[in-house]
Amino acid sequence: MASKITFIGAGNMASAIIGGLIDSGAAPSTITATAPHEKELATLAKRLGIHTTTDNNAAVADADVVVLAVKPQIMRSVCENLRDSVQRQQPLVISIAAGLDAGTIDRWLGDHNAMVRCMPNTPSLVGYGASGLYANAKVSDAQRDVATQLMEAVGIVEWVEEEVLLDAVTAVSGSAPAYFFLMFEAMEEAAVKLGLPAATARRLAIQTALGAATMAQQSDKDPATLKKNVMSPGGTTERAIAHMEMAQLRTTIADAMQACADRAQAMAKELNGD
Ligand SMILES: NC(=O)C1=CN([C@@H]2O[C@H](COP(=O)(O)OP(=O)(O)OC[C@H]3O[C@@H](n4cnc5c(N)ncnc54)[C@H](O)[C@@H]3O)[C@@H](O)[C@H]2O)C=CC1
Ligand SMILES: O=C(O)[C@@H]1CCC=N1
Repeated sequence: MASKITFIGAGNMASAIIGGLIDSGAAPSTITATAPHEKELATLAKRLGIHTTTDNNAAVADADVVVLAVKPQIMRSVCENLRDSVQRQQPLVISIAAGLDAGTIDRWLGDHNAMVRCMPNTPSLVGYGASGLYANAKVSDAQRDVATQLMEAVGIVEWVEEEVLLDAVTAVSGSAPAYFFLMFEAMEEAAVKLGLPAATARRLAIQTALGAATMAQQSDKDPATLKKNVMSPGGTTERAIAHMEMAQLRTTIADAMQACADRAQAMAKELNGD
């Protein structure tokens, strides 16, 4: 994609997207990232060959797309400081912050901006990202396409037409890599108790997740059927799954995802006010 893209913030999520973009063929010279300290930027510039600067306003001055990738708690001060540059340049603004309404960010940036809210996830770094996107009324079809192309460079994209649904996206994909990492931790610990070396257990668990995900993605069978196909009657898997069901694993997952979405709502209330 030829657009000039500026990332305000160069942390975990921004560097995951930038790394994925470059791997997918984006020219490093079209990408700029900012952060308050040279040290963080120098590492990124060296690793990825992109432009970097500690001056947010300079980075926005010739950008077609500005990705806001700072923590939600500092978004207001960052946006208010960028207001004049954004109003002058009129880029497509994409916020990846959890729990901050497009309308609030638009207001902090001086109103009338073309705003996309995006909920990405860190597997964007390896091209397996999953992003939910929402556009405000100022976003043109061409800008929607730009946002789609940007995030499809690092994974899959799903648009939602109601902004509140981004909280559900946060629960099912934004935060969800951590759920699977927890599963890997737990499986490794349990396998070590069963006698396997930790490294062997980790390798087997991760490969199994990769295999299961790939099968689920490629198969025309639903996950329940794929699960049933592993469960020989009276066999080992049946016993393991029965234990998980008895321990209310589904309820735990539903409650955790509800807590995640609730937290996004609460952050919105805490941070969106005047
Ligand atoms: N980490 C994740 O898995 C996900 C994070 N997000 C969202 O992405 C955003 C960033 O999160 P992370 O990358 O995890 O945080 P992080 O703490 O790794 O990165 C924040 C970046 O902002 C920079 N920064 C701080 N003050 C700044 C300023 N005044 N101007 C420019 N840059 C400044 C920091 O130096 C750092 O590079 C958050 O809003 C979060 O809600 C969304 C989806 C997933
Ligand atoms: O935990 C968080 O708040 C961010 C948003 C989604 C993933 N990480």
